[in-house]
Amino acid sequence: MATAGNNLSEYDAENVPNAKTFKLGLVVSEWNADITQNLFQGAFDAFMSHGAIKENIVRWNVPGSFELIYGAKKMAESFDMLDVIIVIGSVIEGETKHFDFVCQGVSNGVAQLNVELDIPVVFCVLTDQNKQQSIDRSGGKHGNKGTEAAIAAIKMAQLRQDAKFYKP
Ligand SMILES: Nc1c(NC[C@H](O)[C@H](O)[C@H](O)CO)[nH]c(=O)[nH]c1=O
Ligand SMILES: CC(=O)[C@@H](O)COP(=O)(O)O
Repeated sequence: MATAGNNLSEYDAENVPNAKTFKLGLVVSEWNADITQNLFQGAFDAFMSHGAIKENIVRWNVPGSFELIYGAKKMAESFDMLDVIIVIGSVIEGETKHFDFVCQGVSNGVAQLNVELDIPVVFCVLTDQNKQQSIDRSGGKHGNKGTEAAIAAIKMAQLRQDAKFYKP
């Protein structure tokens, strides 16, 4: 089902673990910074509303969405104790096929990080046909994908922690 008709900021708060023990990483693209900052704020606010501690949240910026892959890889290598990383980007279609390659590249790269790394990497990259679609999904009429990503991140951090019960 498309985002339209659903609100990215709506979720069952009772079904979200407490994030107070989690170390949370965010890698944020500087391309379309107005959009990515709104996505970051949505994620940050969601983390805080579910008990996260500000000192346990680390943010790195990268030039563009394609650099999210390397940024997340290096963040995971640089902090032993991170429980999850969210990559945040906004890719907006232009005149050429570059959009296709950036979107596919980032998607494939982040998927590969989820295979290679011991921590989950949550995909919060808008891939829009125009700026209005981006505005609508970063705090506009369709909610904020950053909020959605933060809830996913908390749940995946909890899943990772639970999995250690079975195999430390
Ligand atoms: N056009 C957009 C880009 N393009 C830049 C690439 O992400 C990358 O930084 C460059 O190819 C150098 O490696 N990035 C976005 O995040 N959003 C865009 O709309
Ligand atoms: C996603 C992009 O790289 C794109 O915005 C670049 O625009 P263009 O295809 O017109 O060069």
